[in-house]
Amino acid sequence: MLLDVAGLKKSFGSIVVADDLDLAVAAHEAVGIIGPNGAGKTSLFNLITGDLAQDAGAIHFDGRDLANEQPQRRCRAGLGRTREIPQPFEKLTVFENLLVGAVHGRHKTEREAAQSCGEILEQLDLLKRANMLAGSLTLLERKRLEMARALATSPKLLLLDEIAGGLTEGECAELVATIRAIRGTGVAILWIEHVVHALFAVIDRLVVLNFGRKIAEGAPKEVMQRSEVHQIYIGIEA
Ligand SMILES: Nc1ncnc2c1ncn2[C@@H]1O[C@H](COP(=O)(O)OP(=O)(O)OP(=O)(O)O)[C@@H](O)[C@H]1O
Repeated sequence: MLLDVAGLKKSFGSIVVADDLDLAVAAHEAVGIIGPNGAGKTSLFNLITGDLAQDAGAIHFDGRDLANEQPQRRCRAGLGRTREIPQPFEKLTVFENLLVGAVHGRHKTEREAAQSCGEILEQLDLLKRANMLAGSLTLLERKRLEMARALATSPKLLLLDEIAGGLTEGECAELVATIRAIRGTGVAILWIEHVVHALFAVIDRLVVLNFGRKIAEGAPKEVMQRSEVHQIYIGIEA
């Protein structure tokens, strides 16, 4: 397995965000995560990337035990992530934003970084925006930039956190096409998303979290039909 999370535990006082959680993602696989607000989805990403320290359990990535690895070393090991609210350097250009990721996230030379960043901008349809300030982008472009910055660190696994939220149907379809293309290059994907139809257009497997617990896992459509999942998702599009 590329990512192997076993017996993960994390609480904030009485709030349990990871309750003996097991989760695995194989190389090249695309796995979706859904769950109600507060289920612990973003906390799980923070635990995987090292932004949060676990109380117990183990996280292995690409054969490495991440227990004592700082977030930057986890990034260099091949863990890329996007955040629910895009956080670009607003006063840098789109291109400069990527360079920062490539140079600091991956220790590339500026020359190597410049070439790969150009390719990523093209792949994410941002080349025409390369010299614009990140702060001037539309929401869809900001989401694309968020993915581009993560890709600039050459991830083996890309963690996407609610990347489709707030987009129009047409924009969402464009984003899905882009994520499928990224996956086509061999990058594994772990994607938290409330926009279920977007998720289902990409993923192989679905995991459902509630109160930090995994309550269901398996083939996406089959999982959505289980009564315990249905109960949680009444009122949310399937
Ligand atoms: N640093 C923290 N300190 C205290 N409580 C926290 C912290 N981070 C998250 N929480 C709490 O943990 C719970 C889970 O939060 P988390 O953001 O992981 O949920 P989520 O499933 O991603 O929710 P959403 O779908 O709304 O993004 C929430 O009740 C949240 O308030």
